[in-house]
Amino acid sequence: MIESLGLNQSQQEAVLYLDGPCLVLAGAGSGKTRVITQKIAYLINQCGYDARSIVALTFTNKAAKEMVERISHIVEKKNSKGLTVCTFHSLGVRFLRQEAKHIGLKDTFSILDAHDAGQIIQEMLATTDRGRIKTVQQQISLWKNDLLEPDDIVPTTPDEKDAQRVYRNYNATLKAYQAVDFDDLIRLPVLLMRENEEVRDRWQKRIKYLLVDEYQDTNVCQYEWVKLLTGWHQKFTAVGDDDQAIYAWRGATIENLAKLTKDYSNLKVIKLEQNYRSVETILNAANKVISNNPNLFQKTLWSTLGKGSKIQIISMDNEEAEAETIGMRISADHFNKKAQWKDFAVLYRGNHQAKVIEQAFRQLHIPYSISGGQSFFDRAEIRDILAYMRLIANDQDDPAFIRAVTTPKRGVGQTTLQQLGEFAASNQLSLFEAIFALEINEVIAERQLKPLMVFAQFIQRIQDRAHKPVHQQSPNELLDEMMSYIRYEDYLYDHHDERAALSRWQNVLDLLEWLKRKAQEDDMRFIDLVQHIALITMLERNEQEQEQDAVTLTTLHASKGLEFPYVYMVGVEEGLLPHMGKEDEYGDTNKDNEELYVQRIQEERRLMYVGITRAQYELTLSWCKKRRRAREELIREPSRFISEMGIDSGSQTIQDPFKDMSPKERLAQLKQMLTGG
Ligand SMILES: Nc1ncnc2c1ncn2[C@@H]1O[C@H](COP(=O)(O)OP(=O)(O)OP(=O)(O)O)[C@@H](O)[C@H]1O
Ligand SMILES: [Mg+2]
Repeated sequence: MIESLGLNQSQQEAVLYLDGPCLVLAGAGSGKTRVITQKIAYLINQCGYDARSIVALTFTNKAAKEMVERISHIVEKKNSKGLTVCTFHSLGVRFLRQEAKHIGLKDTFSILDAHDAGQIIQEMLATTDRGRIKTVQQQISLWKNDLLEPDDIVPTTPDEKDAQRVYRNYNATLKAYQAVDFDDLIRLPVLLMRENEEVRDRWQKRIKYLLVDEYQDTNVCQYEWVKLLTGWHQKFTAVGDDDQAIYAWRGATIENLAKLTKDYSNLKVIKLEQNYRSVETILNAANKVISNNPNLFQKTLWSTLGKGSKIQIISMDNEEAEAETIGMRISADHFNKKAQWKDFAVLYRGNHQAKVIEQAFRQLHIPYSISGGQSFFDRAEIRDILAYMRLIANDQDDPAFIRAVTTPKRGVGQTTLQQLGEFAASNQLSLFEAIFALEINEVIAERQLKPLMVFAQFIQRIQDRAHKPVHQQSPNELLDEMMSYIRYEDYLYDHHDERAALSRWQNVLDLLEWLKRKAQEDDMRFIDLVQHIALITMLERNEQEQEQDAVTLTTLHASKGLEFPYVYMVGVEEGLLPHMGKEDEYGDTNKDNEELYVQRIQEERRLMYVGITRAQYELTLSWCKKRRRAREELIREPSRFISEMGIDSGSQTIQDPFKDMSPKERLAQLKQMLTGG
């Protein structure tokens, strides 16, 4: 029966091993994720595990979705009912919703995104200095991920002392808002499980087997949670690759891999060496690049997919030429190779690189989808509508209240809001509750109070029905009712020119359509939708989830775990990949901190390794001799990683075919080539 699973010897061993904790440590494309899906099938099909007792954790919603898809082919639907495959953060939401009362939260708590959290911190710091706000916010996040509470911190600088003070107040404020931030989604479950035996016991009994993908990118908090969830039975399998650790900047630590071997003396470590994804040239290039990094565990990857064609390196004059050339090549390959659009991916270091590629693709009529980027959910119009939804789900959410009550303005002035805020604070009420307090009349005059009251009553009307099960109350109906009250379209046209209003309104319509579909497909109540969105906004913004035949444009970070027949990596040049700030390129600031600099380059190298190993058959890298940054035009050099790949052995360099042409001429040339003229 095992042969039919399509696994090699070591993979089988990993799947069959159930006597204790198991760690699969292996390079890219060696079938780690496959081990996870097959192990789930094995547990259910052969060992009689109830799917409800199995939990698999992935890094992104997209990866979770893919895993569910793979499992659906190997486990009968009726047997996979109740299986949990999700991200750490999604599991955190489920956990907190169920256990909220133990930590003084209602199950309708709001999940604040980085933007809202930043706003709270801004108020506490009483500054508009973006850099300062960001530094403090990141510091708090790192502390949370390291499981350090305000009392645990011993500040060594005045700045740290200040951050510690903000950290304390920030936590208190979140609690008052009945809100949590992203880091809390894992931190709070850990804190609760540590101190509450009953909760700990219940979850340890519930989860009979735990599987974790991309283990190298877990942080201290996640490590601790896995440990608590699996408790005494220690039934878990973690898979990872230290060479693909790319989230140190978010508190992830590959020491977790080493720590496992220390914490679990009975840990079974299995290595996989065959790569099933990439042809030899690609694999060899990846191996060469990563051999420049020190590593925790020695690995050798080989493949039997044949040598494959040469890796191509294209040097371009500037980023427009880069985008157009790549668009043109993809178009040509799409026809010549009879490939589908979705067989192609364009990977880049930073989201800002996407725009010029998008423009070129639009002109060339190439369908594309952007994932992992900044976006849709960050737009003002989307955040406006979501503020209403958040407030309906949780009327303690003061940030949502303020946004909703002032967008559109309903005759509620700044002074009134201030009075309301002071009253609420001194009576320990939320802004929403304060409106209904008896003594509010003494603070706010009748005429000013009226619009507030009308607003609050509307929220209440919907609120009463938002918790009802879907068969009693359709969330779609509530959404419609909410929208007709807001009159958001009118608001847009009052505040923007026609084109802007139209495009914003279209975004809102897209959001509503997506929400309604989601509600229907997954049987979600209105309040479930609100928490669901918060999660999406966190990891994969803009992931619209439709299966479509389109070229994938994505950051290197978000490409983790994915594979594509044809991969283009753009901007493979010094300064961009490895990414460097201005000070690194021109100053000597890093001399003081050489160790840190070396670590950063190593992380960038792992990012390069992740990028190269996404490719199955063909890989093309491009770099530009000149690139604009802000208003400057910078002269660039090819990335050191290109030479580390060993250029001469199996790769070929091509010059910009449109050199010396104006953008207009280039486009004309492109069109001609495409239409075969
Ligand atoms: N034993 C096998 N036989 C045939 N194909 C396999 C086998 N194991 C894995 N594959 C295929 O190889 C490809 C890579 O597998 P998978 O995505 O599981 O690798 P991975 O180790 O998780 O990679 P990454 O480190 O990039 O996440 C997939 O297309 C998978 O279906
Ligand atoms: Mg994988």
